[in-house]
Amino acid sequence: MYLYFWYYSNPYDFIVVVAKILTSKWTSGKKQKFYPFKRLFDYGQKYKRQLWLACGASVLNKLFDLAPPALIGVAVNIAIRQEDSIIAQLGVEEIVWQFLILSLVTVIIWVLESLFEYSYKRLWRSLAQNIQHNLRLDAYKHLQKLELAYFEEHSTGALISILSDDINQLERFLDSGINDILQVFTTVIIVGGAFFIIAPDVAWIVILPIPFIVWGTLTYQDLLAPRYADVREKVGLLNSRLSNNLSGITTIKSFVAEDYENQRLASESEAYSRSNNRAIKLSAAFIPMIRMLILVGFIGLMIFGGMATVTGKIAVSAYSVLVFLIQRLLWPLTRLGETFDQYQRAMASTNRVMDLLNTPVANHYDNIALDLDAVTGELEFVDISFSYQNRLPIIQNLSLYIPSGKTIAIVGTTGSGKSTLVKLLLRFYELNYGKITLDGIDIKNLSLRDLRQCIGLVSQDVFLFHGTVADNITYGSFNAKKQEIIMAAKLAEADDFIMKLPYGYETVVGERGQKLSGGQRQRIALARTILKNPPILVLDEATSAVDNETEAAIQRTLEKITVNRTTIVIAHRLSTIRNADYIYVMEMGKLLEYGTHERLLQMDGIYASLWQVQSGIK
Ligand SMILES: Nc1ncnc2c1ncn2[C@@H]1O[C@H](COP(=O)(O)OP(=O)(O)OP(=O)(O)O)[C@@H](O)[C@H]1O
Repeated sequence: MYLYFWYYSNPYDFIVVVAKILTSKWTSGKKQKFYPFKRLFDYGQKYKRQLWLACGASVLNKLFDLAPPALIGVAVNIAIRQEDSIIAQLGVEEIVWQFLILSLVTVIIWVLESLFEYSYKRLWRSLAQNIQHNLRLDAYKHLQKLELAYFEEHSTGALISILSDDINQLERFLDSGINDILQVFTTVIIVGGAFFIIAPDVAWIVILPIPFIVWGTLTYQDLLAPRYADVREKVGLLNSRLSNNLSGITTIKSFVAEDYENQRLASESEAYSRSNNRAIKLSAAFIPMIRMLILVGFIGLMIFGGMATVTGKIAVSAYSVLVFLIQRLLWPLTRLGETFDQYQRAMASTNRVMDLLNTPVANHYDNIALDLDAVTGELEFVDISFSYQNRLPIIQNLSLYIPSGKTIAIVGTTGSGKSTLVKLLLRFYELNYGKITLDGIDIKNLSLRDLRQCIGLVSQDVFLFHGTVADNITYGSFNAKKQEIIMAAKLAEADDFIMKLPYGYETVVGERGQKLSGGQRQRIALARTILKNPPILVLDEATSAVDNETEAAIQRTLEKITVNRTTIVIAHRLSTIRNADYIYVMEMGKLLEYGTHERLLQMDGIYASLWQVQSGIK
């Protein structure tokens, strides 16, 4: 270890080496105690310089902070030894001058201490801010790259608690935790060293409790770690419940389920409290226990040091310094408990954030860029098969051709896999077999970004963001001009109602657009797609949840915008798709019939029978 210290003159490298030794030691063991710290360390490589400076400022501040007891010792020394004092030996015999010099040194030390205190606080806090900011952004960016399947497995609340609570926890530790640890170590080295120099005979009694304090702290860490991991997990569950309930508030109210939800929330919240109490029970006992160990050192110094002073082995001035110093040495160790407490919480959080960052992103070999203006929109599904994770096959050996500029419709029973086809086209999921081509190119090889730019999806579940009407229409076409927004809204027959809103296009629509009606939301979504102007349009039950008037308006719009644009319409109401160029009938992941409306009626199969039911013939 000493060799490492001499070899790595840069303290940062030294810390890295120590961290690596510790992590290699512990990661090979079962407990992997320092593994999360290593993960954080690896992540923090880019803040090397700032970390180095902050460590330096912390250590220097502590050095100057430890000086006052020594200054008191010198003052006592001057008072007792006068012309033979330490300062007198430097050539200043006048006592007044000795005190003046001592005062000057005191002023310099205090000023430097303050300066370094300011520096380390600024440096650690800004480091904490930088890391929390970048970590949050990195985690969020990574999250956006993950497949939809990941979001189906993880609740929104749990993900929010990682992006918010866990990162804040880490910020709190970085704010002061590392500084505390560094300063405690500096104190032990400097003050412990001073004890051995000033009074080697009694130094052992003061140093004796330290290994026990450190051992106790590390043992505590082991006991606390699983309890804090449990606390973090319970926070995640509580947050999931809260976010789920807040988004489902209308359902809760309409089913008069407030009491039921109060109980469910209470049980999650109680689980969190219980988990926290288990951790608190253990952590609260730490300082009182350590205090007893400190007491041993303190009493030992009082007795042995006092006796050594009486017998003349130690000078009175040295004894007074030691009595001050022991407080400076042992009391900060009590903070170790609090710091390790914070450390444990922060490491539980680090693990969760790093796990998120380490979630593998699906490998896309999507290197072919598309010239969006040149895309014709010819689509072909070639013998595709697909199943969701751990589910039976949803699509089986399905083939489908859509000539460019044509409108096709897909109809079929619920759950037959219609929406799944759209998700596969947008590559939200990857195919098990077969391929889908756009303008003859396998979409697997296309740039994902370009592919999705080519497709305008309007579905039954419209999602509007909290913001203005204009913000929502321009979503995805962020540079659109005012005139273009209005044109799109007019084409979607949305302009009339927008102009009647209190602030027109600047009206805030509320979270998920809840201040608008379903039909209004749908028309804004349509305007958003019109503005995007994609070569392929996909309408997944776009009119199924709207009133007749809105449906008629949307139909009028579609007649205009689908001309010469490849369009896929998924619908249950057959009247809305009867004019499609081709209609495909889907059952249990397979296409069973296809043709024009008239041809399908002549075939007298599933479509004909559905038509008869819907038009009231049957
Ligand atoms: N994310 C998912 N994970 C697992 N299974 C899913 C998922 N999404 C859909 N499914 C299943 O896939 C099947 C097809 O669903 P899909 O949404 O494609 O049907 P659909 O024909 O569009 O139905 P509808 O007309 O009711 O909208 C259903 O059995 C459904 O339960």
